[in-house]
Amino acid sequence: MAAGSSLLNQEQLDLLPKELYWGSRELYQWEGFWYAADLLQGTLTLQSGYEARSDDVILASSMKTGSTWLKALCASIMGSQSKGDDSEENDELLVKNPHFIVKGLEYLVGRYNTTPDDLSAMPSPRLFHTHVPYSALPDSIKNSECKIVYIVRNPKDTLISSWHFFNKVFRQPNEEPYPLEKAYDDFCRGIHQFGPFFDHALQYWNKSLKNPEKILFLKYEDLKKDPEGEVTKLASFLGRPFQNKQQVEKVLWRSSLERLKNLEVNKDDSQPGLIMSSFFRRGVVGDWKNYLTEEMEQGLDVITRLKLEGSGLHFEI
Ligand SMILES: Nc1ncnc2c1ncn2[C@@H]1O[C@H](COP(=O)(O)OS(=O)(=O)O)[C@@H](OP(=O)(O)O)[C@H]1O
Repeated sequence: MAAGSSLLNQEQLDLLPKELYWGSRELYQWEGFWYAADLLQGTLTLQSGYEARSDDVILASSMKTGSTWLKALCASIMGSQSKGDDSEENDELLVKNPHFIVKGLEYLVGRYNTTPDDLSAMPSPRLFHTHVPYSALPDSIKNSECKIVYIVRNPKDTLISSWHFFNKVFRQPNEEPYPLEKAYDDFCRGIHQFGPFFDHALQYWNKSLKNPEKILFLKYEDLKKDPEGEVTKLASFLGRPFQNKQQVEKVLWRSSLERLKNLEVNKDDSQPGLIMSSFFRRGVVGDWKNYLTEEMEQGLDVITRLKLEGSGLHFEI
């Protein structure tokens, strides 16, 4: 790496292990995880330039595990609700897709030309998201008092959700979907953006066990099963406990899939490269049963068991 620079030049990039994802997208392996080149550059720039503040909140997740939902919930809890005015006109979710309210750090820096100085100029409290694995987070995030909320989802639904998502964003409507067998194979080998999925989840899981005050570890399935309980826990963790049951219900309704997917702002697919509706699909636990063969189900169950053995992390479905 060039002295004084966090960026890799093409020659250095070419020395990294490389794989094609979805048949055409280049991913590079850096310290055990797979990245698109620009997002790897963004990650490295953040490592040297991001200055965490103790009141930052960082949402973290693998892809397709409930990030949009978590963004909506936290934006709602930290936005209008905690400012004491939760009237409809103060609900940002009405006018912005959750991904535009809570932006991805590595996307801002690696893809959209935001500099660490721009991030430093943002007012507190800052709410960001990242798909970056724990090991690749900037030290300032790890060492400061800022909070991290991680969301995970069972691997089989994560795979199926990714398959639908990337068929929509990487393929033309008239194109055949990417073969599910190949997507399954990529997922099992850990070759997907920010993968391997299990290593990603385990890093945050282990850190959350060591430091539960800093990292709250949530599961998509628990949020579905007990939304009030999980969201109450989330609000307290963020230092913005609910005052009454109405607040819990309002945050849940405002962030709900049924509401968000029907808002005009989330149906607008007119901007090139931005398919707003692709973030909202069915949100059903166990949807994988409609797609995976018995062989795939068993194969992924074996990998899950082997990877998570002894960790205390488990998925019920
Ligand atoms: N508000 C809300 N409530 C519950 N579930 C929701 C919500 N918003 C999105 N979803 C479902 O989450 C899946 C998308 O995952 P992510 O949001 O992590 O995608 S991304 O990584 O940000 O692209 C995807 O799951 P599937 O429907 O199973 O594909 C979305 O439908």
